[in-house]
Amino acid sequence: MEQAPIISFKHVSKVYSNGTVGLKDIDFSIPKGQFLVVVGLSGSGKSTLMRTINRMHEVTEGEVYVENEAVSAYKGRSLRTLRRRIGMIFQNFNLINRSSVEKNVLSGRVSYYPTWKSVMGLFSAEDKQKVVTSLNRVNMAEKIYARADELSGGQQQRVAIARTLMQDPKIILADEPIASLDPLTTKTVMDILKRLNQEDGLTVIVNLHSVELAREYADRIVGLRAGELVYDEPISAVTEADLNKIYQAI
Ligand SMILES: Nc1ncnc2c1ncn2[C@@H]1O[C@H](COP(=O)(O)OP(=O)(O)OP(=O)(O)O)[C@@H](O)[C@H]1O
Repeated sequence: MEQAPIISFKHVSKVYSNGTVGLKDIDFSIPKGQFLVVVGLSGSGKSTLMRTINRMHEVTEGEVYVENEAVSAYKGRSLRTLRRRIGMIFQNFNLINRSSVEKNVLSGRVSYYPTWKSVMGLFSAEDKQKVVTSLNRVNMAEKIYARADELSGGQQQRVAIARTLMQDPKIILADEPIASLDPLTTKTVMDILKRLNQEDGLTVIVNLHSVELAREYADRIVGLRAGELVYDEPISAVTEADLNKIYQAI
C-alpha cells in the first residue's frame, strides 16, 4: 500500500522579485519514507523547489503541505518547529570552521532551547551524549574534538549530517550534497543518506546533477526544466534515454 504523503505541492509557482520564474505550477506529492532525487539542468529550479518546503523561499502561488499542514500558515515559533522537523544539508557543508566538531553538531540542537541557553553553551548532558550517538551514525565519533576546518570535505559533510540528526528530523533535504566531493567520498555520503532513509524511515530529498547517482540511490526521480516538472517516474521505470532527455538543453 502506498504511504500517505508527507509533502505535497499543490499548484506551486514561484516568481522571484526580479521577475525570474523559479517554479511553474508544480503539483505532486512525496510519500513518507521515500528517497526522492530531483534532477535537472543548472537553473531549472531544484534549489527553489527544496527551499519552499521549509519556507526558506516563499511561494507566489499555490501551497506546500508538510504532514497535511500548509507551510504558509506557520509563523514565528511554529515556523521554528516546522524547520526542526526538516533537516537541510548543503553543497558547502555550512559548518562553523573554527569550532570543534562537537560544537558544530550541538548547534543542530539549538532550536530546542530558548536563545539564552544555547548562546551560553548550556547544553544538557543528554544532548552531549546525543552528539556522540549522531557522530557514530556517520562514523565520525573519533573526530569529536577536531576543528571543523581540519576535516576533509567528505568528513565535513558527515558532520553536517550528524548536526542535522540532532534535530530528530522527519525529512532531510540535501541540496547537491556531493557536488564538491570525490567519487569515493560521494559514495560514503550517499550511502549514509540511504541508510538513514532505510533504517530510520526518514524521507530524503536530494538534488543531484549526476544521472548515475540518481539511478543508483533513488526510489523515484523527478525532473525539472525551466521551473516545470517534466518527468516523474519510479526508479523501476526510469530509462537512460529519459534522463538524457531531461539533461538536454532547451
Ligand atoms: N534569489 C533569487 N532571485 C532571483 N532569481 C533567482 C534567485 N534564486 C534563484 N533564482 C533563479 O531561479 C531559477 C531557478 O534557480 P535554482 O537555484 O532553483 O535552480 P537549480 O536547479 O537549483 O540550479 P543549480 O543546479 O545551479 O543549483 C534560475 O533562473 C535562477 O537564476
